[in-house]
Amino acid sequence: MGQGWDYQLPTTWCAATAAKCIWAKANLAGQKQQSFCHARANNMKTIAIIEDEKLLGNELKRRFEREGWRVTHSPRIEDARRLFIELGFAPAIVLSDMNLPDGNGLDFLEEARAHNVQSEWIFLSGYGTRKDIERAADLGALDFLAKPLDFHKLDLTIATATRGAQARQRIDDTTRQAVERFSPESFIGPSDAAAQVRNMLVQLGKVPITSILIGGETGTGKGLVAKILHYSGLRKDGPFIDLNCAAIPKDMLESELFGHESGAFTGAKGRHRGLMEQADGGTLFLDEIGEMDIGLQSKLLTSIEEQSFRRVGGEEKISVDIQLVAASNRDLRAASARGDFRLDLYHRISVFEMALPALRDRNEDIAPIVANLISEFNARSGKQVQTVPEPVMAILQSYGWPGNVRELRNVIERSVMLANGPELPGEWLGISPSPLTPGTQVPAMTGAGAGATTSEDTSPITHALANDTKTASGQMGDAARSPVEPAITLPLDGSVSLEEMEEKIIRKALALNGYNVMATVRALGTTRETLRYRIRKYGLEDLLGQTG
Ligand SMILES: Nc1ncnc2c1ncn2[C@@H]1O[C@H](COP(=O)(O)OP(=O)(O)OP(=O)(O)O)[C@@H](O)[C@H]1O
Repeated sequence: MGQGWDYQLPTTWCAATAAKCIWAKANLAGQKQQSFCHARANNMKTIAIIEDEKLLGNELKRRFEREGWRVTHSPRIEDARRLFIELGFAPAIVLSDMNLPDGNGLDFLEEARAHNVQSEWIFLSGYGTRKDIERAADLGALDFLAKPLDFHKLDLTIATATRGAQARQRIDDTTRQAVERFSPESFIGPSDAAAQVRNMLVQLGKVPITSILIGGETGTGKGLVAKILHYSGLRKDGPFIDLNCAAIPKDMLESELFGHESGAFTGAKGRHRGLMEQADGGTLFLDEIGEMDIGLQSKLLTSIEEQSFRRVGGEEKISVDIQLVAASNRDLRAASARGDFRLDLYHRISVFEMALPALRDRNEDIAPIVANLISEFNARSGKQVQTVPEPVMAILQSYGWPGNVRELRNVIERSVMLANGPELPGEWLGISPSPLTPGTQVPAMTGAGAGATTSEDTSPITHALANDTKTASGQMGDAARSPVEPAITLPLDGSVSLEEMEEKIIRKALALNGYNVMATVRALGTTRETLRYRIRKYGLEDLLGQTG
């Protein structure tokens, strides 16, 4: 029996590609496998039985095969070891006896886990001590079923295991896609500055880092770099959790980050796991960290240093293992010098610091980024844009891009969506060819649909906004006297992206409210933090100097 372990593979399964792969490899006794892509890819309805009791093993095998499972049956650990570890077979579910002729099932589970075998593991045992059960649970086994088997209970456990395996498969697939998508190469650009960013990302991907600070203007790719750091680094199999500190009201940020216990504050109904806890084993990306309240900064510092924290209203210390990636488009060193940001936190998070270059400082990157964006939007829209005419590229390359790659992305998206042939049309760019400095107001868009108001505008958005702004101006005495037309037209024909709409709304609302931030906050029904963040995001700070 010990020699011909491959006889265990059932004939029904041998016809399948996955089994052929294993079968072929099995006959190359002792040779290391090259690839088990098929076995790994087709494992959703696969079950491995490790059971030396012949009658029970055969009965289980027949039962699962009748239900369409692909089944392997190994009477000894040695056989299972070959399948799982040497041949890289990863079944969805393992049904294993505890006491096998050549060893203990628990020891084998431990060995398999060390080789990254993630199958749902169910033990079958005539007897199991409390210690065994605890060890099985620690090793991530799903259940412990007593012999003689209750088949109804077995079916229920298999159903649970299947759901667990499917969920794990979905996570694995998503992670695999993200790992492919967010490699250092996805930070595009042949410029030296972009190459330096990629080199740094490659280096950082090889070492365990606890914290890193990414700087750079809005739209330069800080979010992209955070994902690359996670998905090309040592923690890629852990969670990636992100939080924009400017988008959450200050009084909610603490509980969002650290979680809370039931009744910790009015409205805290149940226990809430914060983002810190959710990021355990992975990366926590804190965007716009400069917007965090100074009091909360101190709690964050302690939690990073101690890798532990308490939920709001909680006593228990919760330990976590987190890599912190922080980003800000403010100069945090200067903010620390002014006392607006904690210096000790700045030092802690800037162990590694990356400053992303503005797009206008790396003109040679524009063409390849445009090419990449065109192929992305071609694929999405079914358009076939193949070339960018010289005059169009000249405009793209001479513009100042205050919103950096994000702004370029929006411009290309709009142009591809409205293209009618193989050339990228120039009429929808909506940008001035003259270089702009950051914060300079981008000229109004030109062309149909770019903010042109028609007398017969039936867009529900137009009317809704017109009504809102009228109400707002009714509340604000100054705004009511504003010469600014209290309505805005937003074409819904794809010519204006959602972000551009948002920018237009904010511009208009600021103008209507005499460039008063609090009045605009009330008119838009938002928070000061959110509005301030968006003003910076769209480079509208200069507008605040104006008077109504
Ligand atoms: N070098 C690059 N190559 C390809 N795409 C890029 C590059 N830099 C940025 N992008 C893309 O530009 C868009 C904006 O980038 P991202 O959101 O990461 O900017 P950000 O610096 O985080 O902006 P903000 O400060 O406003 O949050 C994203 O779609 C991102 O994938």
